[in-house]
Amino acid sequence: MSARMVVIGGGLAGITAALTAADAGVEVTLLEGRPRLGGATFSLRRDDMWLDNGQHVFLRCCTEYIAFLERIGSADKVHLQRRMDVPVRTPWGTRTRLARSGLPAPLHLSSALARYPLLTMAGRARVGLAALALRRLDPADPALDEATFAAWLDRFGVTAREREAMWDLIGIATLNLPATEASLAMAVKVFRTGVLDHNDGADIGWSLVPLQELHGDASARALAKAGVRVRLRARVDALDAGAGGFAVHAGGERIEAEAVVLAVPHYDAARLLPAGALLLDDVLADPNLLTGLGTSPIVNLHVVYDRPVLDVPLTAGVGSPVQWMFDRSAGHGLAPGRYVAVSLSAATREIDLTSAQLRDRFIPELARVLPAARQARVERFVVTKERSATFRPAPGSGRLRPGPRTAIPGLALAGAWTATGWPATMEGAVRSGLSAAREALPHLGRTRAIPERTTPL
Ligand SMILES: Cc1cc2nc3c(=O)[nH]c(=O)nc-3n(C[C@H](O)[C@H](O)[C@H](O)COP(=O)(O)OP(=O)(O)OC[C@H]3O[C@@H](n4cnc5c(N)ncnc54)[C@H](O)[C@@H]3O)c2cc1C
Repeated sequence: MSARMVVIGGGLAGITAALTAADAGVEVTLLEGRPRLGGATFSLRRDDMWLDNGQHVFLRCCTEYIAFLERIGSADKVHLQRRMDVPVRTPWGTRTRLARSGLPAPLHLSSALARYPLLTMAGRARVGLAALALRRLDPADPALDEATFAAWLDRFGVTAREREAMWDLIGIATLNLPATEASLAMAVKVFRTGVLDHNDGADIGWSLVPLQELHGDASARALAKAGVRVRLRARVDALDAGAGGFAVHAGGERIEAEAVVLAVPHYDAARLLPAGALLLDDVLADPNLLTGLGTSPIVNLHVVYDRPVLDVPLTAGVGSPVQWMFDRSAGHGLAPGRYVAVSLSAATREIDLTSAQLRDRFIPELARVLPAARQARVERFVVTKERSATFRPAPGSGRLRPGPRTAIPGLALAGAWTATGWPATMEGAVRSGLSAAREALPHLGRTRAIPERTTPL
């Protein structure tokens, strides 16, 4: 029996599925519409600098993503904090940090909470009580996908200020929605798995090299070594399923295979999925329903100053529209602290502003949270926008996330938007690729189990 698989989409989900299938002895062709691999994680060249489209951080709980980095030979190109340590700045001059101790969870955050000056004593008690209650919620409970996270926090009397100073600080960056809009189920997943269940889950990791080098280029080498045929600029126009297998049409070419992993964003999957393929909750569904997952934007500002303005690798802003700032000076021949990348998640207010408008709005804001920036001259200001950065993990989104299985044997779905249990993250993407491979490989007679790394929850 031939064992050919086509993987459509060269993001982390598709790359993972392709590598896993190739490791199982399958003949794999990966088709990617763009001229590069890496999907939503990439870098652009502006004059003499590589700029990442978005600051991609991960947490120690992202076990499959970390294993993926090892698989593609990039594990030595990231830094992972020994212990979670988040410096926090405000426009009114507060410099504080949220750092964990070595105590077991949830005590690992007790001293950070007790000393956190952005909450009153009563506020700390409310946040603490909500955190303890959150640990008892099951993110897989469908009832939690009916409410917003903010509505649930309201039950504990958590104020809007406390929400911003504590929950949104982490929640907006990981969910790409504020607590007022995010599904409680997704928030429970993030806060339990990342922050509350294990003392080391939220240790933060980031790339030391441009994302293209970390993922796209390294994956190209790993895929070639594994024998995967990679076709770039190969945009798939149609996918036909017949009795004998699949025909994938890309730019006038027809490629046949016995199995297909469709690893494209949900709005592309809605167009490409053959009729009668999509299963939602094991029931046949119209692929157009997937567009109901919506999209949420992320904007990044790349600001190069004439002198150092940031004295830590990353910091979060509270009480400011500046959410997270990263020192990206390394590798650009710049002194530390000169190139600040500002990440704005859930950026609905910013996505349609021009570069000049964003500059007028954010340079003064940066000067308020980074005092050293007040005297500094801006040498370069570049904006990168991702309008459809992630799906919107709003209430009801859980119902619209299919698993890897489709109604057509041999056709599997992958992508950070599928039912991974995670929000749209690199971890979710890698997990979805593994699940899709697990689904499709038995169809090709490959029944060896693909090990599942134990993760909290
Ligand atoms: C700015 C930004 C910041 C982010 N920050 C973080 C972060 O800090 N931490 C984190 O964990 N995650 C972050 N994410 C989310 C993370 O990048 C994504 O969840 C993940 O990379 C998605 O991977 P994927 O493989 O599921 O999809 P994608 O990366 O979107 O890959 C899908 C691929 O399919 C291709 N494709 C689409 N249609 C076709 C077609 N018809 N034919 C062929 N190819 C096609 C696309 O070109 C694309 O390459 C961020 C995302 C963005 C955009």
